[in-house]
Amino acid sequence: MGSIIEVRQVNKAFGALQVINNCSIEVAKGSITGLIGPNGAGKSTLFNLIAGTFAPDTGQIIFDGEDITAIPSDQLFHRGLLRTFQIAQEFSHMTALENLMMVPPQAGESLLNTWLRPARVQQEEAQVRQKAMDVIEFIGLKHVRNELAGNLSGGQKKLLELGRTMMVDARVVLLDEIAAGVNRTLLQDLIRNIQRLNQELGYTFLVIEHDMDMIAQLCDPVIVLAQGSVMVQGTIEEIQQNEAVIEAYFGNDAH
Ligand SMILES: Nc1ncnc2c1ncn2[C@@H]1O[C@H](COP(=O)(O)OP(=O)(O)OP(=O)(O)O)[C@@H](O)[C@H]1O
Repeated sequence: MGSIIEVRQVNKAFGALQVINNCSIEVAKGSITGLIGPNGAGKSTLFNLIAGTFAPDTGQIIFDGEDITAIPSDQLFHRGLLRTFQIAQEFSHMTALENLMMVPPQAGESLLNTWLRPARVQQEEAQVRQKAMDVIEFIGLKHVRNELAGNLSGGQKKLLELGRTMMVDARVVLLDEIAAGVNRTLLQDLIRNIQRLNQELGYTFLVIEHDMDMIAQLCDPVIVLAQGSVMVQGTIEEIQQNEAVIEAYFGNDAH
């Protein structure tokens, strides 16, 4: 299986703090790869570098064979490389279905187009609505489609965030601690949906997660980041038995 994401010898410092330290990782196409590590290891920073929120100081980031180093996140989004975002304040006053419909359309939309061809726009809007309906059904939120997003439970909001990635036909999705604050039942729905997106639609996932149950259920391989570089990579069983990981990750708690 080839790599869809390659991080090659990337460095990133914030002032004097070297947060990402000559880091290289590969994410195999079609995998659900876990990214774990102690607090402050640089996991979120690495996500921000891959997703184009920050540019690395040195090194390269490759997406499906193309150099995407420092390409801004909105452009990557339209190429199908995206991260989930929490439902923002302003979107919490819209319904679940409207939230899906608000995802920026794929390339080709322009104001001039909208003005010149209203019939076409109407048709496109109908298509977007239909797609949003399909997505909301897929993620199991059809029964709350007309609820305001702000009134959904924590887990339902996460499902909706995942649903938004389907509106743009994502290829790689970065999930940053999606299990946080989600109850156990909805967590299983979330895990099942991630697996379905992976198996049925071919999504690749890179998952930052502190919830080890979720990592164990979902991810293979798992990459352990410590002090901004890869400490070890392997199956969850290999990681859990690795002495250096136990020391770095769990510290004295493991003994
Ligand atoms: N924009 C920034 N400016 C300055 N320092 C930053 C910035 N973003 C992150 N850092 C610092 O970089 C280090 C790594 O942070 P990062 O959030 O990437 O770690 P993490 O592994 O995701 O941690 P956690 O598991 O606690 O979320 C921390 O010391 C953090 O304070």
